[in-house]
Amino acid sequence: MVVLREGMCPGLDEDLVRDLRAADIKTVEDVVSSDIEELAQRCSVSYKALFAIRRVLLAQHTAFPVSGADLYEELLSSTAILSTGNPSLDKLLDSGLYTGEITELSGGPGSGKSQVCFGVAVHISYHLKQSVIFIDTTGGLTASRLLQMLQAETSNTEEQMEALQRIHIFRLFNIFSLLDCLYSLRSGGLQQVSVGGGSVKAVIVDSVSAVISPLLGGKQNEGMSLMIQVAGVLKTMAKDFNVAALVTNHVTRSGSGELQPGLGVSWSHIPRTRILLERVERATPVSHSSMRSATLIKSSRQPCHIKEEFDLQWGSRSKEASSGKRKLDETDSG
Ligand SMILES: Nc1ncnc2c1ncn2[C@@H]1O[C@H](COP(=O)(O)OP(=O)(O)OP(=O)(O)O)[C@@H](O)[C@H]1O
Repeated sequence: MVVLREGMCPGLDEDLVRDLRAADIKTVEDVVSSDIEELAQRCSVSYKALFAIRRVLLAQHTAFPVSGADLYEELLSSTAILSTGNPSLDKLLDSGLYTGEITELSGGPGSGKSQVCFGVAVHISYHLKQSVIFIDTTGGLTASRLLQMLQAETSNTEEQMEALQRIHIFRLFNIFSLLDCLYSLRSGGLQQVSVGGGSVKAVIVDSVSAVISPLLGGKQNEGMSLMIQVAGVLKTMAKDFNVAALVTNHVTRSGSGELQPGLGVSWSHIPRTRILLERVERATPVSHSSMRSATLIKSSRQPCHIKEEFDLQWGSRSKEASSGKRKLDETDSG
């Protein structure tokens, strides 16, 4: 409920606010729902002036309904699907990462979360020619690994350098720096990064749990509130700037011994899609040490618990990606 104040809009001066109060009109809602003609007579003000005030108050303080059709059209025009470059993950994600949404990769140590994130960054920068923000909170990102992945895609050093230029890396190791970084990206930093390169299409945070989980549990209430702030700024950034947010999370074991993503129930509502990565244990473990399984554990598009296997080795993954069907129409991503 917004209380009427002098100067809220042109024409709403001290005298009029007093007269309206005397007529029991104290809030914006009161003005909007009153009979303007009758109110104009009671307050001895012109109908035209009161009508103009009501129109401005309506524009500034109320939500306008939009039709479902308009909303759907806006969604179609603003949403892009970014292939991860990994056909197995694209299959689980129903073609790739959706802009405007948060997607989560969870898994235990060594399950390949970071390797997958590097691969996604390389694919978006090299194949889609778009910029990526990579927020590294574990210190796991190295330029040499990115270059190694790019070398598997192209032998042209100029193209490799151009792709590296489009990956913007922030290294930070606590939640306050993460929040600072996300707020500054949301308040204009994303557009600045886009200048000179492709527009930013993805923000990757590897790992979000590394900076949040130390603050949860025990008697610390602050941790939960900071986690919700991270979630809020990531969500609004994804929506307002039409970027895909990809975050990584650690895992815990449930009471029945099942692996589940960390950060608890409150966080579980934040990502729209969640994928669990695990090592594939085989009879000949050495030759298959880079095999991973990905299980869809939350999705609004696909049935949950579908599972795909893939190889973390980037060279073989690249060949697989280039020979397989491309799910992303690259021209759509701009
Ligand atoms: N250069 C490389 N080429 C191929 N595979 C690699 C390379 N470096 C690491 N790996 C594979 O990736 C695995 C580690 O994956 P990654 O660091 O992505 O795990 P993670 O899930 O991020 O783990 P953590 O939670 O501990 O950070 C290694 O066990 C190895 O199998």
